[in-house]
Amino acid sequence: MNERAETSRTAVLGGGAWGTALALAALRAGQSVSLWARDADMCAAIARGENPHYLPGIAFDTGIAATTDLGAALGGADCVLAVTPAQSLRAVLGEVKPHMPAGIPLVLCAKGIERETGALLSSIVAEILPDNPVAVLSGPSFAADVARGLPTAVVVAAREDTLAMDLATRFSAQNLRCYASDDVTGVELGGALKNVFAIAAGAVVGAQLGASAQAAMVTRGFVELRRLGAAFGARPETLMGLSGLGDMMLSCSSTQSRNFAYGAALGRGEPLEGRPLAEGVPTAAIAARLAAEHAVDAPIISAVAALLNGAVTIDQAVEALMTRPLKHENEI
Ligand SMILES: NC(=O)c1ccc[n+]([C@@H]2O[C@H](COP(=O)([O-])OP(=O)(O)OC[C@H]3O[C@@H](n4cnc5c(N)ncnc54)[C@H](O)[C@@H]3O)[C@@H](O)[C@H]2O)c1
Ligand SMILES: O=P(O)(O)OC[C@H](O)CO
Repeated sequence: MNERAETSRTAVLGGGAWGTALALAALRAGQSVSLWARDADMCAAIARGENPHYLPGIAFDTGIAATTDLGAALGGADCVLAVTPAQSLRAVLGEVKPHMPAGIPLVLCAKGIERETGALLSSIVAEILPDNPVAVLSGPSFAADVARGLPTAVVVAAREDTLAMDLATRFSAQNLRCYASDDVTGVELGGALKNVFAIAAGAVVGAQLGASAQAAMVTRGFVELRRLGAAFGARPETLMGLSGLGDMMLSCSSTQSRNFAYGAALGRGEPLEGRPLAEGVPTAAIAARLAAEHAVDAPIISAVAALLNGAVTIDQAVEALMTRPLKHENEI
């Protein structure tokens, strides 16, 4: 437990895998925790120490005040974590707005870019909740690992460095080490785009293209992250950190990643309906469009978008990637 957190109350929006895991992390860091979810049965399960749908087989501490009443969940909170999927953020913040006092920080924990508009999630918060400071929490962290209390490190970014450090202090506990950053754009882009490359890595593995292809693809994907990051003003060193390289290492190499698993199913030619959330699917399409609009060369992102919308087969995507004009490796 950290000293600063003792009297604080955190509200978590979202009762899925990551919302539940972060609620537990906040509890372990000594905070009082409320959680809002839409499903009453899920709230009851979380309150008694389980989330069988999203975190099967994991029993955890009771003490999370889970409720379907948004006003009750937000009442008295001095920090709010937004942990619903990226594509639902705008709708959720619309519901949150009447209950959200000015000045309370909203910490984005979803990883994605809004499909319809191309908006980064922090700009959606600025639009809907202009009186609330925004922060972003991201990095290599599977919900099941965090819920089990296994150690990892993440980064919390806010434009005001003191807020970033306050939040990093607030959520750090024995097995969750939070670093602070003032590069909000870099941290959110790293988290959003790693999901697209995880789908690509999964597809490479699913199609049995070999470990060499997987490593080459992830490395060149990282170049695309740096290029798009530069176009958006992200700092390169942020992308070398936990929310860029760190999360790519995790998500592009583990079947535990839902995005990797989605890509692997795609690579094996399996049906894709009804799979768990894979944020990289909507994000690939909009990231390909944003890259084109910013004249950023992003052939892997474009290949993932084309694969997902059925415009190309894996064989065609690989051939297109392998026959591009040769160039110097360090060209950005
Ligand atoms: N699971 C992880 O390991 C992990 C880790 C880091 C970040 N994330 C990110 O966190 C976000 C959420 O992921 P998750 O793993 O919790 O997903 P999940 O599928 O486990 O749960 C999503 C939850 O959001 C709810 N939800 C969906 N739309 C909603 C809406 N409009 N209003 C209210 N609730 C809504 C669902 O009912 C569900 O309870 C994603 O952006 C994901 O990339 C997940
Ligand atoms: O299961 P994924 O692919 O959504 O990844 C979960 C986390 O983002 C890993 O850091």
